[in-house]
This record gives sequence, C-alpha cells and structure tokens, in this order.
Amino acid sequence: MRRKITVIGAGHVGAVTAHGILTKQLGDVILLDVQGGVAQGTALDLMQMAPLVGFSSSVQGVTDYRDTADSDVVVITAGMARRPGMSREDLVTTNAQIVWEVTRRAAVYSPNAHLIVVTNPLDVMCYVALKASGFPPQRVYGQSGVLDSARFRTFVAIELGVAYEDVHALVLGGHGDDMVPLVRHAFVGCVPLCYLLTPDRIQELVNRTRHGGAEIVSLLKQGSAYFAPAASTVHMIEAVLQDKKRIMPVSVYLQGEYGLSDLYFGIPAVVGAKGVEQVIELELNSEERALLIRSAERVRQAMKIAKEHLRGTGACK
Ligand SMILES: NC(=O)c1ccc[n+]([C@@H]2O[C@H](COP(=O)([O-])OP(=O)(O)OC[C@H]3O[C@@H](n4cnc5c(N)ncnc54)[C@H](O)[C@@H]3O)[C@@H](O)[C@H]2O)c1
Ligand SMILES: O=C(O)C[C@H](O)C(=O)O
Repeated sequence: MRRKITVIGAGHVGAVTAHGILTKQLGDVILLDVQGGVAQGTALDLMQMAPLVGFSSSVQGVTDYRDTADSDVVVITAGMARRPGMSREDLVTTNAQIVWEVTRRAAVYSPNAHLIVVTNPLDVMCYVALKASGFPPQRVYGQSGVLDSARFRTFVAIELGVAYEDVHALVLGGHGDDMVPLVRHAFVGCVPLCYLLTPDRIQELVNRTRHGGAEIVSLLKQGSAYFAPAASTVHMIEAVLQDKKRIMPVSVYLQGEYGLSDLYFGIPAVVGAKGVEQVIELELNSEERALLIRSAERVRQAMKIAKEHLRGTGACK
C-alpha cells in the first residue's frame, strides 16, 4: 500500500515539497490550504505532470481535515513567510496561532503520524506543534539544519570549485541569525576545511550561511526561499518513510542533551521509521558551546513570546 503524506500549506514550500514527494514516488499527497482554490489548483497542476514524469502516486487538494486521515507524515508549511527587513522571529505570534490550529486539527485525524514542521520561526513552531499535538517528541521535529548545512556546503563547494556532494558540513543550533556552522567538523573529501581556506575566508562563508535565508528574501522581495527548503524537507520524509536511518541535523526536542532542556534546537540525529531515533552528542570545544548557548537563548526568547501569545488567546495553559 502506498504511504500517505499530508502537506499543510499549499504555498511555495508546500507546493515544491509535494512536487518532490511525487517525483521521488514517496507516496500519495494530500495538499491542504486554508485557501481552497490554491490547494486544488496546485494539486491539479501537479497531477498533470504524471504522464510526463511517470509517477503513479496521486495528489489531491483539499480544505477538509477529514481528507488527511491516517497520514503517515504531516508536513506543516502553513503560515506567513518573512519580507525584507523582517527576522524570522517577527513571524512568531501570527504563525504560532496558525501552527497551533493546524496541528490540533491534523493530529485528531492522524494520531500516529510524524509531524515535520517547516513554518518559521522553526524551533519555536516545533514546540507549538509538540504541545498542540500531544504526540511524543520522537515524532515531532523540524526542518532547518538540512537546509542550513546545504547552504554552507554549497558556498564551500563554489569557493573551492569541487563537487557539492563532496563537501560535508553541519550547521547546528536555532534556525536564526545565531545558527552555528561547525567549521571544525567541515570536510572537503577527507580534508578538513581549515587546511584549504584561510580563517578569514571561512568566516565570510560562515556569515553568508547564517544570513542565507535573508539574502534570498532581500532578492525575492515577496517571500522567502522554497526550492532548497522543500528539497530538505523531502530528504527528511524519505529518511522516515524508507527507514534510512540517515544522520542529519534536525530540530529536536532536547531533554538534557548538550546541557539544554525543554526546547527545540538543531542538532545531529539519526532519522528513520521511528522519527528521531537517536540524538548524536558531538564533542564541542568551549567556543562552539558558547555559540550554541547564545543561539539557544535566542530560541528561548521567541518561545516565551509564543507561549504568552497562545496563553493570551486561551489556546494553551
Ligand atoms: N524551516 C525552513 O527552513 C523554512 C524554509 C523556507 C520557508 N519556511 C517557512 O515556511 C512557511 C511557508 O513559507 P512559503 O514560502 O511556503 O509561504 P507561502 O506564503 O507561499 O505559503 C504559505 C501558505 O500557508 C497557507 N496558510 C496560512 N494559514 C493557513 C492555515 N491556517 N491553514 C492552512 N494553510 C494556511 C497560506 O494560504 C499559503 O498558501 C513560512 O513560515 C516560512 O518562513 C521555513
Ligand atoms: O529565511 C527565511 O525566512 C526562510 C527560511 O527560513 C530560509 O532559511 O530560507
């Protein structure tokens, strides 16, 4: 039997994620949006690729959560994207409300699903989805580090003129301007990055990675990136549905790991059929630890705003 994947939010990221799921034949897609015509129109457009691309899965655009019942994976992309001059945290109250509502409704119909959160500010929205769903943290996690790491790898590969897939690098921490690209853990082939570029040049690539989302927002002007974010999300869905046990940075609920508790934060994890199957604790030096703590502080500040907002609306205690 084919797997069922619901994508909530049929905007830029949602539509391209659905496209990736279909072309990789990962399962049937339900695309749900609060704007009915958007979900239906996008689904029809995607379906008409089938004879050309050769996939056999189906895609349906809906507005009714009953159509999402018994999904294996629910991807949450619903919400506002930022505009030039905004930080991701500026979206926190609007998107907390949306993510709370869509998660509660989806969770009722798919109590055994994995929830993969994409909406920003990412780490806070994962927390909102955890509380709204009541699911175990192992099945509620977020996409950010796969994208941030892909950006870092891309910039290094371009700089050195080597194949993108031969650059291995990890970006940890919150999905914000204080994210932590781990230079000591970056390799080109088997060669440490610090042997290949000067510290100043590496720092420039680190800074470009940290602001990689904002760079695209400032160019697009109407919204934020979506091709690489969707590809990153599909990479995670594939790891879950095919039980790949891939190691990737994921926003996971920390319960003491890295000395942090009760927050979602990007760290390397093993992702497979059970969701976040293992959290990997890297040996960090004092400078890396300090950067992670600064990033965690920023996530906590935005979490506080989200919690106060949701309490104020009566959504949660
Ligand atoms: N985590 C990441 O790495 C990452 C990357 C890119 C974008 N994002 C975030 O993903 C979100 C979506 O980005 P986008 O570019 O697709 O935006 P978009 O505006 O193109 O699409 C958002 C969609 O959500 C829908 N929506 C809003 N409220 C809804 C609700 N209550 N129920 C159902 N659907 C609802 C809208 O109608 C719209 O179609 C943003 O918050 C953005 O910041 C995160
Ligand atoms: O930058 C954004 O607002 C969208 C996303 O988080 C990204 O990193 O591209």
